[in-house]
Amino acid sequence: MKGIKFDFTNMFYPNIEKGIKYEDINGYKNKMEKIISEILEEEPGFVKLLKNTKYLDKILDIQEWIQSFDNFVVLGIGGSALGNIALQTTLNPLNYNNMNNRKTPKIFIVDNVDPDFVASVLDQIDPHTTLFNVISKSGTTAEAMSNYLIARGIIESYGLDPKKHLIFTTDPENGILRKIAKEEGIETLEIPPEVGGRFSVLTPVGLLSALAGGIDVIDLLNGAKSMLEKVSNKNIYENPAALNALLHFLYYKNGYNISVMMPYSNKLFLLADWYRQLWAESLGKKYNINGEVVNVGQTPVKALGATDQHSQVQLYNEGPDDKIITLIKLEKFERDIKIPKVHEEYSALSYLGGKTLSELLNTELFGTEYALTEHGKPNMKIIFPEINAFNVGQFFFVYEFQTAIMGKLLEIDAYDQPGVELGKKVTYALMGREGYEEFAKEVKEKVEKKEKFIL
Ligand SMILES: O=P(O)(O)OC[C@H]1O[C@H](O)[C@H](O)[C@@H](O)[C@@H]1O
Repeated sequence: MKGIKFDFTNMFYPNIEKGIKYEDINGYKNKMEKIISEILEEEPGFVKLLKNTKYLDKILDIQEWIQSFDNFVVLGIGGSALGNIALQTTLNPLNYNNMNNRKTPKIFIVDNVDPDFVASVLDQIDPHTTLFNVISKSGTTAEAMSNYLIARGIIESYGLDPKKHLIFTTDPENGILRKIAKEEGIETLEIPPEVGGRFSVLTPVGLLSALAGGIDVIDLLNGAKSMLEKVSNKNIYENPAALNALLHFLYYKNGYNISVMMPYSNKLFLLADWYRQLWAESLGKKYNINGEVVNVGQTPVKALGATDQHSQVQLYNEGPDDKIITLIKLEKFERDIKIPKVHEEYSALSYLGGKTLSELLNTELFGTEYALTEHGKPNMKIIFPEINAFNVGQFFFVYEFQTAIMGKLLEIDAYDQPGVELGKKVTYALMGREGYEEFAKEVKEKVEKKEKFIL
């Protein structure tokens, strides 16, 4: 069977002591059937986009142009960067780290306004041979916009034509980027308006830099489409998104407030970073759909195997019963390294000699899985037979769908993020944005009045 697999064995009783029972799941059969039907009927943007080839066609049209550059620099943050980073580190890691003899541009993703970080990227690129892809759904985000202004300033200071070194990815109608693009004729790709940032990896947001880096975007989308078929199954025991969402929900109700994602593969590690935004912003909500205060959410945490066995697993095994751990196993690594046999006097090391690193890593994964289960901690496993665009596309989509289901189970709106607004507003006010003068005053006064405690 092609694609990724889900192993839920250690989520269930009696395999783990405090495990969810099949009866618990059975009790939700009808409800889950209804939820799946509802989502398929509502067809949220991230589902709908798989049926529309226009976004893919558009980027394929400009493939030659974007690949003619030496450097491709994404300027975006949150949903306008995390999917891109996950794609590059997973499917194009050597290029992303600038280590290979490339035929495609080097990809940089600038998702912060840390001046040391931004400067270090700028140090590495020659503006003459660089294309900057400014990505912002809203076209207002301070980080993306300030980095855009910096890039633009550099382009202009070199006497280069902005049209030849900029491409925008933004809303089809709204936002300042769209306005600039219209006025100046800058090439611009559309983010479907009904697709929120954290669900947009399979739109031009993620696809363009993926294509620039030589990733098979068609296979990526094929993976997502095959997963759509799988998660459309109304039988919860055959639907990984539904079963996973329900298990997370039932554990959450029992006090399991944390969801750890722990890939045993450096290449797959930053999929967990993408997942963190998806799970956190979609499900962490103060109000439910009826306007009642509920303060729900499950904290997503990322960990790397085997590295974090030596940092986090003590807590996972013996700490509070508040975590569900999703291990990610890679069956076939692209490369492997054999551990040399040792001189017989070092008998304590002889068990390693002749084995491979992948064997060791996956045995460690098994060890963690076994230990977690013995300690009664719910854990599951996603298995990647290998890393390819199809499997990664499946991964993105199954989690998007699972998040939509979890949103329904929690009875919240999984597609908004009102909780991020206040911090943004303060930044606007204190950075002197027009219209925020009164608010700036209010903030300053409030802070001044505070009883200080600084050591
Ligand atoms: O794509 P943008 O509109 O620039 O948004 C980038 C990010 O900004 C916000 O803070 C939201 O919380 C994120 O969900 C979003 O992905």
